Amino acid sequence: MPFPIPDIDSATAVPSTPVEKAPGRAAEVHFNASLDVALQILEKQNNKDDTTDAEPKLPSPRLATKSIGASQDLSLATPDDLITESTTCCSSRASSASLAEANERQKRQLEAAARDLGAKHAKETEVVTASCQVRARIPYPGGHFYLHAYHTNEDKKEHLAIVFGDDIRSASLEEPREGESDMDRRIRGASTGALRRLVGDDIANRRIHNTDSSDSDGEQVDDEYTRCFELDPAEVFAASRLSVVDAPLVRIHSECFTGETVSSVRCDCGYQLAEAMRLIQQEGRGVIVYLRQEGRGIGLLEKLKAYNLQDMGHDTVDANLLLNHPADARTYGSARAILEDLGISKMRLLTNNTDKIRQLRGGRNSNLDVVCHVPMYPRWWSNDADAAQLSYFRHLGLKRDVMSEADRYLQTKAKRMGHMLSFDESFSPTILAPRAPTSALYTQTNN
Ligand SMILES: Nc1nc2c(ncn2[C@@H]2O[C@H](COP(=O)(O)OP(=O)(O)OP(=O)(O)O)[C@@H](O)[C@H]2O)c(=O)[nH]1
Repeated sequence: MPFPIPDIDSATAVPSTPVEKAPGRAAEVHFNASLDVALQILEKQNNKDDTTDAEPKLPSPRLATKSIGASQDLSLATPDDLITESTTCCSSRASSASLAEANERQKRQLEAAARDLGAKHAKETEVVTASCQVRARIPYPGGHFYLHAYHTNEDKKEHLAIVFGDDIRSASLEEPREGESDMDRRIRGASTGALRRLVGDDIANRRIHNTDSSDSDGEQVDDEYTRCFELDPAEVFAASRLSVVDAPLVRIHSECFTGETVSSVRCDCGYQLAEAMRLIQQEGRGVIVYLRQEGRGIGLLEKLKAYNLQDMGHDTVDANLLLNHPADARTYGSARAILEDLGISKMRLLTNNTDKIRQLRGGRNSNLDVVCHVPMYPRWWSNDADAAQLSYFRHLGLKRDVMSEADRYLQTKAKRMGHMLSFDESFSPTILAPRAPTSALYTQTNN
């Protein structure tokens, strides 16, 4: 299967020369493109109105099935079908007064959709601030990372940053809170003691460093670019301290319950998250900003409706549009704010998504520099089975030696919460020997 070449302009591909930023323009282009879709639908409707003056007009876009006589064909209803079918269907059943009403309602829906897009545009240009509430170490089969939970002023969601590398620190987390003790700081994952001073100094240096480079001329960018691609990542990592962020790998990932938690293969989201973790862990440092933008921002409930529409033959974009949502409702203000808080000013972005690149490069007051994008290659398209094994199926290949912390957790659940797991008498937190349970499936999985 051919490798997909993302449909992006030359400025967004891995550049041979550094790329310039165009603040504000990206959001504008994106907004206009989305608005165009809504307006085209509206215009289509108006044209129909002109040609069939006495006839009834558009149905609600929610009526996404074809009507054939008395029966319904639940497949392949296109927006055109909706227009045609509704005309026929409505003309035989409804009075022109109620049809005019339906038509008016439809117009209002499209205007509302256009307003939504306007709101999205406004959101894209507003300044978002992010504050890290807590940071915790998470051991996993590849080592450990630090999960950062954020509040932003963009919405009420708890956005996350999955941070690889001990030296990437959140400035907002480190800020002192009034009346807090050292223990309070430790509980929320902020540094204490000698480390606190060291981290504080480095964050202060980072601010100076970032201010200095924000008005960097071409020569300086060129230099950064060369460093980013010519140095051995291990060398960069070894040399790096808190104030130095040399275009690490970054992924901005949107929540997908179906793909990530229950392993749906309708999408590649589960794979992409696992693969991004694998690639970043290989380099030793980098960040995945995990945004709670389920279903490209429309939420799980609406995404499930979209899946039902897809089962009727619509693609993922039309399904959203038929539900009166933009094809992609996401903005990236929170991601920008989180990366800035972590001191990431330059990055290589793991993505195939042009809109994401454009939005990250644009935006008011953005200091972010997406040096290049690194494609997310679907490994199952090649014969690189080992790599696929490492990422997509990693939860199925767990070995005892990386599971000691999970085993301790299981022991507590068995001891204190009545979970049906039994351990040898000689149990110790480091050397665990769970007895094989009776379930054949469980036993097989653990062998
Ligand atoms: N509405 C909708 N959302 C979907 C669908 N499939 C996946 N998603 C959501 O899409 C988001 C991921 O979007 P993608 O475009 O696949 O990936 P991306 O993260 O934007 O792009 P990349 O950076 O190239 O991976 C997640 O929030 C998923 O829940 C779908 O069919 N409909």
